[in-house]
Amino acid sequence: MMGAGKTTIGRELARRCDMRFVDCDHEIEARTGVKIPTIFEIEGEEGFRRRETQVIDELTRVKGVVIATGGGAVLDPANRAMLAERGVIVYLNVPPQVLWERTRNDRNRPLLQVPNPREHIATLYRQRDPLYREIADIIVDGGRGNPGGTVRQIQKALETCEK
Ligand SMILES: Nc1ncnc2c1ncn2[C@@H]1O[C@H](COP(=O)(O)OP(=O)(O)O)[C@@H](O)[C@H]1O
Ligand SMILES: O=C(O)C1=C[C@@H](OP(=O)(O)O)[C@@H](O)[C@H](O)C1
Ligand SMILES: [Mg+2]
Repeated sequence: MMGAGKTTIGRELARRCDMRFVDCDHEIEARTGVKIPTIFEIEGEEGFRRRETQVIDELTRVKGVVIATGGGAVLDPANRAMLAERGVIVYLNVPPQVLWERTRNDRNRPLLQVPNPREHIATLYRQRDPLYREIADIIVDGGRGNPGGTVRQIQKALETCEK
């Protein structure tokens, strides 16, 4: 979900595992030369999702990389299939209340620029949680403690992950 810590945790996980880190949203921004809200403004969510699928398809072919997707990547069955077939998927599960606290002052997430973002996060969480669970190899609680602790939990789970 937005605000779960994918970008923060993913970067730190890659650093500790001595792997490359790529964030899908950053990759889309680098390719277009504009920020995510501008893509939503010009091309709508549909245009953004097309770019996201293209980037996921390319990045999931690379070996030895930690990828942070955007929270909505899970909505597209093709994205889910590519991620599940090509990598080990970590679901950073964070309760809606914490997601709201982490994102409430951020203007870079167009889907949360609505009159009641708190309610919208809860709705998105209900819709998406089953999809994250459907493809997750590892589920980690990312709502408590510091990022370092969460990264250690993921590393530990990866040691016994059979995929
Ligand atoms: N324990 C934590 N784990 C991860 N992120 C945290 C934590 N505590 C606070 N944050 C903050 O939450 C915000 C959202 O993190 P981010 O990595 O951008 O999430 P995402 O990429 O999943 O949307 C950042 O400002 C980050 O510093
Ligand atoms: O959940 C979503 O639909 C989105 C999440 C964002 O990424 P983060 O999950 O890194 O915030 C970004 O891809 C876009 O604003 C849409
Ligand atoms: Mg992110």
